[in-house]
Amino acid sequence: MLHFQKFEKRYGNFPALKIDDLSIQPGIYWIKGVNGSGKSTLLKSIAGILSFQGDIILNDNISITKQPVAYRKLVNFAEAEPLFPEFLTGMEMISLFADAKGAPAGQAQQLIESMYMTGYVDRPVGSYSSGMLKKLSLLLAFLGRPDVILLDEPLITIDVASLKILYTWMAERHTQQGTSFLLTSHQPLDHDELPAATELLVQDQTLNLV
Ligand SMILES: Nc1ncnc2c1ncn2[C@@H]1O[C@H](COP(=O)(O)OP(=O)(O)OP(=O)(O)O)[C@@H](O)[C@H]1O
Repeated sequence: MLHFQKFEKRYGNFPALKIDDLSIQPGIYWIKGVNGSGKSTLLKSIAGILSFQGDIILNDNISITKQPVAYRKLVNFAEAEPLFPEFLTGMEMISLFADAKGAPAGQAQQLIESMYMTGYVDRPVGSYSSGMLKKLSLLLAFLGRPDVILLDEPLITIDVASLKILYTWMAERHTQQGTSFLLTSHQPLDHDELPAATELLVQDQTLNLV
């Protein structure tokens, strides 16, 4: 699914993360690591938000450096602490992302209703609570037909009922479309709700299969 080739991310002189040669097969992955170990750096790099040395190849032939448009269409990302332009409504954000990701007709509406967001989706994002913002960012990550969905700390901020819905979305996408997930969490995952997740550990400035 993802192949890291001589990957290296530095912040100035600080070597944050180095992955020489590693392949990750399709699946659901729980990325663990202490604060500051590099989990967000890893997800932002895979999402194409951060620049880095080396390359990341999706599905054996789509390079993030050589085919960035095709790559980004297939890799979606929800940030740990999302920030959106405050003057846009949730619906305007959803329409933008649905367009960019080639979402099938009706998909956005189905997700809005499923996450019980109908009541506020037409309000400006600046008026949202942190949980409402988080749900919007999670919904955006499910638009289109990505091969990989990256979720940075998806369990924080959202209430128990919404978390259950998120687990259902993940299980459905994984079983019906073979979508892979990489998610970070300091909290344990609920294995009753989620298909088995393989653990990955970010430690000593690199990524290890546990
Ligand atoms: N923009 C930046 N400039 C400089 N250093 C950074 C920057 N972003 C992250 N770092 C450093 O890179 C390292 C990894 O940070 P990162 O945010 O990826 O860790 P994390 O594992 O996600 O942490 P947490 O569990 O606390 O969210 C840390 O040492 C951090 O200080």
